[in-house]
Amino acid sequence: MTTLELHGVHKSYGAVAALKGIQLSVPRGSRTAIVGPSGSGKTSLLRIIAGFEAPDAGRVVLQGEVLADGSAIVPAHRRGIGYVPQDGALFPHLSVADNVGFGLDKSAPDRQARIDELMDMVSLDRAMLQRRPHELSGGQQQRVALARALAQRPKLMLLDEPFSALDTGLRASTRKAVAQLLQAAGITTILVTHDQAEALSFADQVAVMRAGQLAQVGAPLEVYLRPKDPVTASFLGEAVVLNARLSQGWAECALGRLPTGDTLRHGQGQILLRPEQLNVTPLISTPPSAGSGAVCAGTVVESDFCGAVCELSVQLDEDAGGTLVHVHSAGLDAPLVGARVAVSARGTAHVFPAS
Ligand SMILES: Nc1ncnc2c1ncn2[C@@H]1O[C@H](COP(=O)(O)OP(=O)(O)OP(=O)(O)O)[C@@H](O)[C@H]1O
Repeated sequence: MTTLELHGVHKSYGAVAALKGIQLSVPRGSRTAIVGPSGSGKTSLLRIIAGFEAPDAGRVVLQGEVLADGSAIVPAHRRGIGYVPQDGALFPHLSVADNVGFGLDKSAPDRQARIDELMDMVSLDRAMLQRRPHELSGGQQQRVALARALAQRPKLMLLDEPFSALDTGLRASTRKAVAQLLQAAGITTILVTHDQAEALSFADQVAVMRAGQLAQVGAPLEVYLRPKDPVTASFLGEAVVLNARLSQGWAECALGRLPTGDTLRHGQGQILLRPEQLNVTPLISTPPSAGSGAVCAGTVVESDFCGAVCELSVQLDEDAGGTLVHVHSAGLDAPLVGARVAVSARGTAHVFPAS
């Protein structure tokens, strides 16, 4: 069942068309990530869903209730939508307890019990209730902001880059914890982020935005492994895009012959491999023999050591087309720049739809 539906949402700021006919369904209880580069329209869309702005045209429907139909809108405070901004926007002069309980009835007999329950939900120690926001870590502040938004028992939760101010480790653990608690509470959530790894890890539906339009919407694995075009592929992670001759479910490309699983396409096309599908091994003397499958020889021209992983650029030999491919190798025993290597591919190549 769908919680939120967007139909043909348009928004312009003067001459800038920020949103151009957005169409999106967000299933009840799901987590959707809207991901896209800076300026692609993510925040504009979130603000229209929240009710902070009206669309120029299009409809926003939440659980069957029309919240916006062009410029006729239900005000933000009557939408039943929770909103957690980038910086948490806690009230600095209020205690954690008063921040969490901000929207709760001050005279309600169960107010304290509800605040305690919300603290438990976001895994914050109740001993923190009398602290001020500046006495908390960034991750703890974001949890308080989430608890404050949860206090309203929202039909929909909007998260606007809520983890971006946190450092890498805290960011990953906070993201995981927030995803788990929202899932456990069954709260439909939309996360806006420009971080593709965050979108893929957090969501069960990823909507890729580009220049005011949704380029692709699908499950994380679907958009990552089967993107609609090379631009979307590159936005979601490193992409190895190769020209190929397609025939009967196979692709002949610079790396050799690879299965595609697409028996319908024939002739020239473009295929996608992710760097983790490629493997490099030292090439001691003889080049890989013909008939050894998707293997060919090349030279490492660039090496970027990132710890566990080493990102290599390998120039394939001229007889393999001279293409430059990116490969992820284990950081421990990665070949050095100048090393001769055999590059092999595993798994299925994705064939981009003909444009
Ligand atoms: N209030 C405004 N007035 C004029 N132009 C605006 C306004 N808000 C957004 N825009 C423009 O609309 C486009 C989309 O902006 P938006 O903030 O929605 O993008 P975004 O994807 O959220 O970007 P970022 O990741 O940098 O926050 C941009 O070209 C931006 O300059």
